[in-house]
Amino acid sequence: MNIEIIKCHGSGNDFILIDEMKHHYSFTEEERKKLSLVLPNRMNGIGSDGILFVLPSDKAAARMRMFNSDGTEAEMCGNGLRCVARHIIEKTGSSPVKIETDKAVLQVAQVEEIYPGIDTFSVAIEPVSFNVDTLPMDFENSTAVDVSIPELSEEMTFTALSVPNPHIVAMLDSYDEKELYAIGQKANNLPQVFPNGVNVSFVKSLAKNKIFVQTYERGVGLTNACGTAMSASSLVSTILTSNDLHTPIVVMNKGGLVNCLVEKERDEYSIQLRGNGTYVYQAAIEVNIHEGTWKFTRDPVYFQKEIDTYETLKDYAASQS
Ligand SMILES: N[C@@H](CCC[C@H](N)C(=O)O)C(=O)O
Repeated sequence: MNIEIIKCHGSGNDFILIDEMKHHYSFTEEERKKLSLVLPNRMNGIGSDGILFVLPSDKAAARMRMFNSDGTEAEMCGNGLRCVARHIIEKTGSSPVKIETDKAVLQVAQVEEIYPGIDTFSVAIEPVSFNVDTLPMDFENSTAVDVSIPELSEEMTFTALSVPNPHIVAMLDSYDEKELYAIGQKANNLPQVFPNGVNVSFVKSLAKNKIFVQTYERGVGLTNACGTAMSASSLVSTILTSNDLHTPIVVMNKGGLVNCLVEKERDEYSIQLRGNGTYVYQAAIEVNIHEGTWKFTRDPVYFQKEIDTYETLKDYAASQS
């Protein structure tokens, strides 16, 4: 099977985007899972954190389905949605537009640059809930805000929320990446507490309305950045620290930076995630899904100018974190 791909990233969280609106590949569910195991593999695949399948929708301009590199499908992907937003905005020439995701139809738009020269996309992160049943998480109360989860850590406290994929967030003064990895693995091997797994984030306050977030992603492991996790962490930081609602929070990460605007109306939270949707290259590949093999049939054509511009943002982010 010959497939057209776009390699892209949001804050260094990288994806293979496959446009099924333009090309009618008619993948079966088994094939989507298999492709997500083969192509993202960093040893002998193309290498990415997952695949973004862009499909037609009868409710919106397009539909996004996101598969992690372990072949599981996620309810939502914030960094991926920015890449899909760019793709659909360029394709339709319209902004804002709506994109259907697993749990909601979400507004996306091209907005003011977060950094000079970086085309910036804003995506709605909704619905948001602190009810533990929405993760799901087995816990004694209906919410788990700044609580101890002894199976994960004796010292840290965590806040659980869905946006709408499941997250737990720990606010810390400092941490060791190995600890995040170990706790992330534990949390994703604890079906009695997190039957569907969970994304685990460690957050450091850098200044007022400025945080650093790193995430162990369910279905992937440690990534450069996770958009839904940075959104969830920004919200948690408005509850547990003095960060502001209705004001952009700058979120630094290993792959760059984004802004998150946390809004609250009555008792409902919503978040806008703003950041890059950078294309790395476009190519065509031949995949034998059943044998798990692939090769380029058209060599990658790199988007060198935007790759280089993104490096300037990344250097700036590294100097600030
Ligand atoms: N990296 C993504 C989230 C991808 C899904 C996540 N690993 C999950 O399984 O929930 C993002 O940018 O939000």
